[in-house]
Amino acid sequence: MTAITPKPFVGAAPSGRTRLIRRIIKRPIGALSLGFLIVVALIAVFGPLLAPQDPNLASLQKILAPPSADNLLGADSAGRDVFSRLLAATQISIAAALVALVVAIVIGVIAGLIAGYYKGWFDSVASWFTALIMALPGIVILLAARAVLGPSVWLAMAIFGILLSPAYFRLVYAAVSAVRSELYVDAARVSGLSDMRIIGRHILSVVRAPIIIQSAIVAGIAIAIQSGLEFLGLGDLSVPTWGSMLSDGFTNIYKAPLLMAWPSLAIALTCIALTLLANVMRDELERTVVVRRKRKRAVATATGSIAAVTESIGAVGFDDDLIVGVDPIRHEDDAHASSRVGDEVLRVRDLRVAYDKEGGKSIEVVHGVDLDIRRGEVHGLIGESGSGKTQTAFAVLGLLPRGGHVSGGSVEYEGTRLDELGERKYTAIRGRRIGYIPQEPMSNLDPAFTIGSQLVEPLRVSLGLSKKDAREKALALLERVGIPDPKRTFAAYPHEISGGMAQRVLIAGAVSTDPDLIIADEPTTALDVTVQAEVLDLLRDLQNERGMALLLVTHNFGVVADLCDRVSVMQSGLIVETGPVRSIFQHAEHPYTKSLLGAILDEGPARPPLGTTRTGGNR
Ligand SMILES: Nc1ncnc2c1ncn2[C@@H]1O[C@H](COP(=O)(O)OP(=O)(O)OP(=O)(O)O)[C@@H](O)[C@H]1O
Repeated sequence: MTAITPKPFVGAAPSGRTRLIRRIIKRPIGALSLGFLIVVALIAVFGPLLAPQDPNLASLQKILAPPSADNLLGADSAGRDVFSRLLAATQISIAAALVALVVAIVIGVIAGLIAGYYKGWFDSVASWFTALIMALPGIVILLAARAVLGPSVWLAMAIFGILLSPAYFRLVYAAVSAVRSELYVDAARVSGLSDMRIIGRHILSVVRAPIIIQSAIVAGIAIAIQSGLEFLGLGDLSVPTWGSMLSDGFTNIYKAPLLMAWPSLAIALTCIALTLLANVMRDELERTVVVRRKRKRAVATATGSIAAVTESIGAVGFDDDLIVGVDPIRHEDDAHASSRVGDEVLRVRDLRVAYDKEGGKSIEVVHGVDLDIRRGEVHGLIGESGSGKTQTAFAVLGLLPRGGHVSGGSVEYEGTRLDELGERKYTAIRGRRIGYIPQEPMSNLDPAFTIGSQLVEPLRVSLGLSKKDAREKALALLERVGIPDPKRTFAAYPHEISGGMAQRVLIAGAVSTDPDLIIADEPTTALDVTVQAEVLDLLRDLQNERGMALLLVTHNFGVVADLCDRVSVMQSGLIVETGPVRSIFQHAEHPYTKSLLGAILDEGPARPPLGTTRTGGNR
């Protein structure tokens, strides 16, 4: 079976950060710039301790003295040892640049994350402030601040950090807005992760690389600007910095030209090293992303082409004029269906879903759905493309896309009104008691994390398991869902597994908390035909084994016949007929249901009698 052929083992791979550093070091420019910056950082930390003399000790005898054994790099216009001052200045210049960097990152990243993730009023206010700060002339603000607040290098750099923050805000905002609508973020919400965890885990991981690259560039700019201010004599003269040393050297350029060389070299080489390192990091990180995307696209294309064929087999077109009435036709339970199932686990009444449109209008796409899912039953929700199946499922999960909302009706889970619960309580129920299996397995796995970590995290959050227990449970689940080498898959990234394996992983995730209800939204649409059958078998076995209810969204009556106890037929946002599968197959009443069944019987080979199609289970 090609879909579950084991992929090459990635092995106990080093962490992403270690691999990135290794790749940077392999490139001569990367190794050189990183090496130089490490030396600068060491000097910044230990420089003052290594200084042979007090950097502020002036001596009239040594004014502008040339390099000698006593003063390795000579003495400045006040007779202070240039070497000692250079060591002390490195600490202050680097620390001042870090102040600007930290202020810019804290303001820009936090505001960008909140605005990009939650949008709303904060987005409008933050975007307005960003535009305002960007419109301000930075150097004028710094000069004005110096006049008002005094010559403190730290204050100047903190203000400069605020002026730099829009760069981070825009970067993070754009990345978060893009990632926010990814399916794996929705999947993480379904698995019970809080917004904070989703931001920390799935969203920060996406913006981390651009932030690191941007920081290398911004650090260089901060050093240059700070040195420029000091050079202009706007800094605190009592504090040794590269800029103030440069200013002193420039004043005495004719008498002691070497004085300018040392701080110039320090500033120039540090800024160049930061820029080169940023370039190498960008090349390396982008190369990784391109490789991952290529692999992911290759998998998606392989499964997508077959999915397109199965879609065309499963989907049937119908005329709108077949819609009759709002009240669904209800079939009485037969002994077979009612013997297997208990009371209702999910009760949906008059559910309406609407989307906001421009001009304050809204458009309703689900027009009052009633749906009962009983404990332990497999309930099919079938209908043509666009009939509102997914919107109904998402409304139950509380995962309607932006602009969509439940405009009427109620969703009750075990007697609790989900639509009236706050987000926190909803998340807790959704993570533990209701599982979700999505349509596109690949898009629902975060490409930045291994399969193992994506299974372990929800287990730890929802069930409070220790890391070790969660890992063991995840491995056992992978084995249970038929992954041939669980350990290998556990360590693999999503692009390293097939579409069928990805769907098995998501099924493992959905059942991991032993939920009472699983909502599976066309779980086989994106899979190879042979893998579809295996995945359906797996779902049926797990459902039998664990006795959970399953709401199976599909447009394929074959799947309904094979798996479901009861079915609700949906057309144009309404349920038009509902009842036990056997009864509907034998006595479909609604013209739409009849045409759905007719299309299958017309197009496909004759099905064996009901009941003999099942390879397992007790139905
Ligand atoms: N973001 C949206 N804004 C406005 N309308 C939407 C949006 N998403 C879906 N709809 C509309 O809601 C209706 C129902 O869509 P839904 O995705 O539930 O269909 P479906 O039955 O699941 O179809 P499929 O089998 O193709 O997934 C469609 O008419 C669709 O155009």
